[in-house]
Amino acid sequence: MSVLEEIIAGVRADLAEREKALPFDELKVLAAKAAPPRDAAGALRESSIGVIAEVKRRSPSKGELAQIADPAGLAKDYEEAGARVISVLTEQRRFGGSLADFDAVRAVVDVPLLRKDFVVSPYQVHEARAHGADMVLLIVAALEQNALVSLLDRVESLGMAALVEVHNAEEADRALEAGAQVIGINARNLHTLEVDRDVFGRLAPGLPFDVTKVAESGVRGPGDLMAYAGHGADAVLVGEGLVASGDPKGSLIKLVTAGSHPACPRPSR
Ligand SMILES: O=P(O)(O)OC[C@@H](O)[C@@H](O)c1c[nH]c2ccccc12
Repeated sequence: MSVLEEIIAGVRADLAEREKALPFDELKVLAAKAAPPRDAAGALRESSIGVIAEVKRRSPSKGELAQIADPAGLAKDYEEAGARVISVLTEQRRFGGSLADFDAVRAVVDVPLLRKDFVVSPYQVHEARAHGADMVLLIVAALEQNALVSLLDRVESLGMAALVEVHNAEEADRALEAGAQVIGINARNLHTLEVDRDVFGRLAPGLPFDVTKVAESGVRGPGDLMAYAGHGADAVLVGEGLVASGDPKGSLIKLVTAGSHPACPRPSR
């Protein structure tokens, strides 16, 4: 089993437990009652490159990244530092995240929130909405094409946006065919877990100009953000570079400041 398959097997097992505790029909009612979604896609389409700041405790490649005793406090710092969107990992086994983390963050910030998980079932989409998510990650490599299409439709029918993650040209074609409006190009190969920061520069020019382009993973500081901006990124998604820096708020302020500096290339729409 690849790392991705292993993670998804765990996700499915945990999902089965939650489905037992709360039937899908009841969950749908909760999702319908949630406060209306915020415009996450719009927040990523401003005139300067934006930052999606991630609440990330651990990762399969690096293990423990940071002790995050207070995810809400961290998210508040992110919001004050100028994050356009905040991403909260909810996968438990490998990333140490949870829906409890998501709820804690939702309770204290107003910026749009991305539920970052391995979404393979409609249940998880309604669950995201019920917890106040505005955006949901869909990983092309984890989904058959018909599942990708139907999950994307479901995310949008609930008024949320989908961040559709790709790693190569074939996946990018599948994302476009499914109708993705926001595409995340992940520099981390999900099979080898290695980061190749050149993937964005290779794939982004092949995407339609009106698709919102997010560079994911491996942003260590302003230099990497500027490089991604030079290749037309609308936003960067940053986890480790913030949480493991010792000063997440200060590190994010540096990124946001670099992104709005006149010398930083603007999104190419
Ligand atoms: O910590 P980094 O290198 O800044 O990466 C953040 C983000 O891209 C990464 O957490 C990520 C991208 N796609 C994912 C899918 C599932 C879990 C995590 C991810």
